[in-house]
Formats: sequence, structure tokens, C-alpha cells
Amino acid sequence: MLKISRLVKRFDELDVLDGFDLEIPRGSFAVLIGPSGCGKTTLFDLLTGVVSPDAGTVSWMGDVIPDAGRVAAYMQQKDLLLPWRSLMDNALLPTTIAGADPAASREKAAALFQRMGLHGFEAYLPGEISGGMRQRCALVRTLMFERELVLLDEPLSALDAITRRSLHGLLLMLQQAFHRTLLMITHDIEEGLLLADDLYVLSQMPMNVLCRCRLKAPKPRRPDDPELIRAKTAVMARLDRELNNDPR
Ligand SMILES: Nc1ncnc2c1ncn2[C@@H]1O[C@H](COP(=O)(O)OP(=O)(O)OP(=O)(O)O)[C@@H](O)[C@H]1O
Repeated sequence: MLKISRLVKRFDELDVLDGFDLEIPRGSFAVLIGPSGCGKTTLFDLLTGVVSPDAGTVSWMGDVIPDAGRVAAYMQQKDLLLPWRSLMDNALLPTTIAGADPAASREKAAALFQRMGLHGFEAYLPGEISGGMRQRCALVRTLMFERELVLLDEPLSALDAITRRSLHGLLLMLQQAFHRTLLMITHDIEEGLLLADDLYVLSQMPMNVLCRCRLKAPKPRRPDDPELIRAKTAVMARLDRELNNDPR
């Protein structure tokens, strides 16, 4: 389990987090939805060690860790592929940096290219393929990290709706076939409901969990599943109340 306890972060006079708590069971898919500027990326920056908390703890499987940088792989909206390196060489970056056996790493990456539908594109440069293919390559690179926890900061938001839909299956593959624990930020409520075991609705700053929506429908899900329609109405109503400062 990833356990975030009483996390506090202040930027000058800005209280972004003031005792933020979250518990994410191992192997689950958690989704964060909240108003723009509420502190979601700051939370990920704290988890990856980019910024330090003023107070609070993060623990993974019962051990308090300075941050989740050593247990988490991070994937962002921007694929951050190096434009001058082939897709294969981009995917191999984590293992190259870690000094892993090159032949074994290449074999592993080749199998992942196959699973992500990128077989035959290994020698292409990032500029020669579509945005969806770039994100699939970024997913391969994420899996090369061998980290159990995967932090996803709006990984699909730059893509068109059809490409996003096709990548949802790959995100579920990360959870179900690769047994990763996923924590994803998205602004797309429907996307969150299609993927999440637990969807957390967040408040404005200082950011807190307003409500947790537990989804039981088996995956892959359909947007017209009655549970999802009910949940979407509830999530939108809660966000509306938050944005209108309605304390109900
Ligand atoms: N390094 C920093 N220094 C000062 N203020 C910062 C820093 N990082 C973030 N902030 C502020 O913290 C607040 C929360 O920002 P953050 O990017 O975490 O929000 P967010 O929920 O990810 O927003 P969005 O959904 O729009 O991406 C903002 O007011 C932002 O200006």
C-alpha cells in the first residue's frame, strides 16, 4: 500500500497541502480528479522527490520512505522522448542508466514493443510517429523501470478521443497483466470512471479528498454502464459544489 499521511506543503503564503491523507492499496488503480490549480501536480512532485514536504510522511508497504522516487515510475502528458534517439533507444534509457545487461534489456523491450503494438517501429525517431504511438513508447519506457508504483499525470490529455480510448486498454494492462499500482491525475471524469477502482474528488487549495468513489464494475468498462452513469452524476455534482463554495 502507498500511504500518504498528513502531508503539508506551502509555497510562500500559499497552503497547497495542509495535512493531506491518501491510502492506495497495492495493485489498485486510483484516479485523482480536482479543480485546476488545486495541488495535484505538487502532490506528484512531492511523491517523486522533486520538491520536499514541510511535514508529513509517505510510506510504501509499511516502510516510511523520503519520497516514492525509488518505487515509482512517472509518466506525464509530455512523452519526454529524446527526439534524436530511436524508439528502442528511448525505451532502453532507464536500463542503460541503471547499467543493466544490454542484451536482456533489449529482449525485454522488444517483447514490450510487441505488446504495445509498436513492433516494426523500433528504429523510428519520435518525430516520425503519431502522438498515440509516442505515448505507447513512453509506456514501454515506464515498464522498463521495473517500479511497482506508476504515477500518471494526465498521460493521455494531449491525445484525441479515439486514440485515448485505445490507450485505456494499455493502462489497464499495466494494472492487470503487469501488476502495477497506478495513481493517475486526469481532468476527464469519464476516463477516470472507466479506469479507476477508486476515484478521489479533490478540493481546492489546500487540497483534500472531498469524497472517494469506489467503482466495482468489471473492466474493461463501457461508458453507458449504469454504475458509471450514477457515479459521473455524483462526481460532477460534488465538483460543482466545490467550485461554487457550497459546503453541503
Ligand atoms: N514551485 C512552485 N513555486 C511556487 N508555487 C507553486 C510551485 N508549484 C506549484 N505552485 C503553486 O501551487 C498551486 C498548485 O499547483 P499545481 O500545479 O500543483 O496544481 P494542479 O492541481 O496540478 O493544477 P492543474 O490541474 O491546472 O494542472 C498553484 O497555485 C501553483 O501556482
